[in-house]
Amino acid sequence: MSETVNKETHSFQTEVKQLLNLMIHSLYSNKEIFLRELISNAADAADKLRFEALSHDNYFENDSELKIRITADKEEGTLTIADNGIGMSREEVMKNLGTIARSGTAEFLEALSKEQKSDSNLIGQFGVGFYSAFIVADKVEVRTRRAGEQTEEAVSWISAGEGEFTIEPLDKESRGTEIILHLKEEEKEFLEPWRLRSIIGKYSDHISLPVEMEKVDTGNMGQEEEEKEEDEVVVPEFEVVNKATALWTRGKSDIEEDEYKEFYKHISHDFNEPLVWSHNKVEGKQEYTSLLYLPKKAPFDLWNREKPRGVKLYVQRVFIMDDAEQFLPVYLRMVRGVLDSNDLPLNVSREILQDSSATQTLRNACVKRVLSMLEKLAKSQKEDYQGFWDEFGSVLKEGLAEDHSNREKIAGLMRFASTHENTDVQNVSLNEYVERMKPEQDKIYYLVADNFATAKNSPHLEIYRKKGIEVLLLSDRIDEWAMGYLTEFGDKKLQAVTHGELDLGGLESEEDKQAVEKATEENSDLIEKMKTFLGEKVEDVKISARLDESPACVVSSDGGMSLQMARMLKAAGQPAPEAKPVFEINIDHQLVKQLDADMPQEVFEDWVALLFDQAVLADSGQLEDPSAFTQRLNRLLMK
Ligand SMILES: Nc1ncnc2c1ncn2[C@@H]1O[C@H](COP(=O)(O)OP(=O)(O)OP(=O)(O)O)[C@@H](O)[C@H]1O
Repeated sequence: MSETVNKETHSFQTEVKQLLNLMIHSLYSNKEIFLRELISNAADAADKLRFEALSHDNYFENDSELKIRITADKEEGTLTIADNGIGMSREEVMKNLGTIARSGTAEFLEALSKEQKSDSNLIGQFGVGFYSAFIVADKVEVRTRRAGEQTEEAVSWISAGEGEFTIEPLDKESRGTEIILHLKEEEKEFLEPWRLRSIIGKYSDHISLPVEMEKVDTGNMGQEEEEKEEDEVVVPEFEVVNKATALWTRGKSDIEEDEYKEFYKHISHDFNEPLVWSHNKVEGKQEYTSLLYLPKKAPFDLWNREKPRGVKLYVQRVFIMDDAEQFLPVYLRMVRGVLDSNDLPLNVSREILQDSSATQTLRNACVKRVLSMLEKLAKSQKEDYQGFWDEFGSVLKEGLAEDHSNREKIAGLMRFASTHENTDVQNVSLNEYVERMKPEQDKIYYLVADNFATAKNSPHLEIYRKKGIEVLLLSDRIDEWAMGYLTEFGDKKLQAVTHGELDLGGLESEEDKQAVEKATEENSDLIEKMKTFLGEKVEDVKISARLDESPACVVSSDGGMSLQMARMLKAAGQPAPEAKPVFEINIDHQLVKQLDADMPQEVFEDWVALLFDQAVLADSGQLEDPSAFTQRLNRLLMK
């Protein structure tokens, strides 16, 4: 036989090399998952064929009973997983079995190989998929022919998993894909029928596709061997070894917890177990089944907004598409699951989905399910809910802006750090806060800062601490923006303590008010002089009612932009109006008391500028001109 002219050798993409390297050298436990991954791919291939055959009559080629066959050859030491699904063209083989499509993978792998080398759960986060074959095999052959292509257009792909693969044309009668694993010497247990059957039972009962294995006729084993040697043609008999019904079509009471968990792993490509799920069959005006899961752990690329999200969509049991994002808003992008609708047309496309009213109804229903699943969890499994909040809280908060019809529900699901415990643990709900409110208190108070320490030590909290009023402390990146959308909860208004006039509602005493008014009158010269000096930097200078220990603070004027928001916008390259705060001084503070309208102008200015910069610093941790600040400070220290 002459060398095939069309045989080509290629290198794996760098990330694939890294992944293979990690997998081969660090996945010691749970090696059997390779079979789950390969069966899972074969099932997806069958789904894709059924879908494409809707518009291509010839794709079934008189072979419409889709199935997976698993055969073990002890003499050759090979395990073959064969399907008659969609198959792959040469181009698809090149693309699918040589690269990793997900962006961010390179960085992730790098971080992984440095630190948590042996944490197989982390490796699993992005679904090792096909490459898991190399956990047990030292050579993998893929023989595949795409539906609709000629027998001689089939492709053979071979690799030992060490950086390279070869690809060449092949003549293949049957449609679909055969994966032939040449098992490593120490992995030969995966040739044992009982072992294979137990793995399939564990991982693949929920797959709608039948998985077949050769019938074992324990009594005649020896005889069969003899017959083979005599060159007689023995046609092996196959039998189905999994349940082979799509999980979501079964009744809830017939499904074991473990089956739900395995199904989650199948559709999400997450190695971790799900946190909770909700399985619902709805009949009536709209008919659909939904099975929605919440994960335990955030994927490494949770913040990648381009990452595919959404549910697997089926129409009347026929797979239509992965990642149908029309059924869930962006802030619920952590949800995974299946939606099987009886009302959408089989030829539905992403474009049709976009404008269909059925989509909107289904979307509302899915959102409602997810939110009530979370409410239930928050109520009955507090610890689990806390885990969810820690992983996904800042994503859920996006919903305040994105989904105003569910804002109240989302607000109820939020958890905050607060002055009640004074730790950065976010575990206080708005309901809990309201329950603890003082009888005369009518507002929910909160403070947003760049980080928890700045929030906790803010001078704005002094009056609230003194009066024993709880304040929620927020310091996530999106808080300033998200809280802008949350103005009330139930019948209570939310109030940022750094914004506007101090407003303690019923907690304010007449005496306090009068004291401030009196002090303002008495110090009008001083206030005027400060205003003149600070000029454009401030909107106003006032005697403060909110300070106890600090000499001064800055307050964002009501409706005006906070210093933080202005900074965030600038950092994002957006035009931001100059944020002009109100400068409030504590007239009882020693440093303010010593200020005197008659002191030499330069000294007065140094003091006022210093107090102002201090206040800005405590508010947002940054100054426009830090060196002017230090020079001034040094000048005053020298005196
Ligand atoms: N048996 C198969 N038949 C047809 N195509 C397949 C088969 N196995 C794999 N593929 C193709 O190769 C691609 C890569 O497979 P791989 O398992 O690595 O990733 P995936 O299935 O997309 O996701 P995951 O990495 O989470 O498993 C698949 O998306 C599919 O297009």
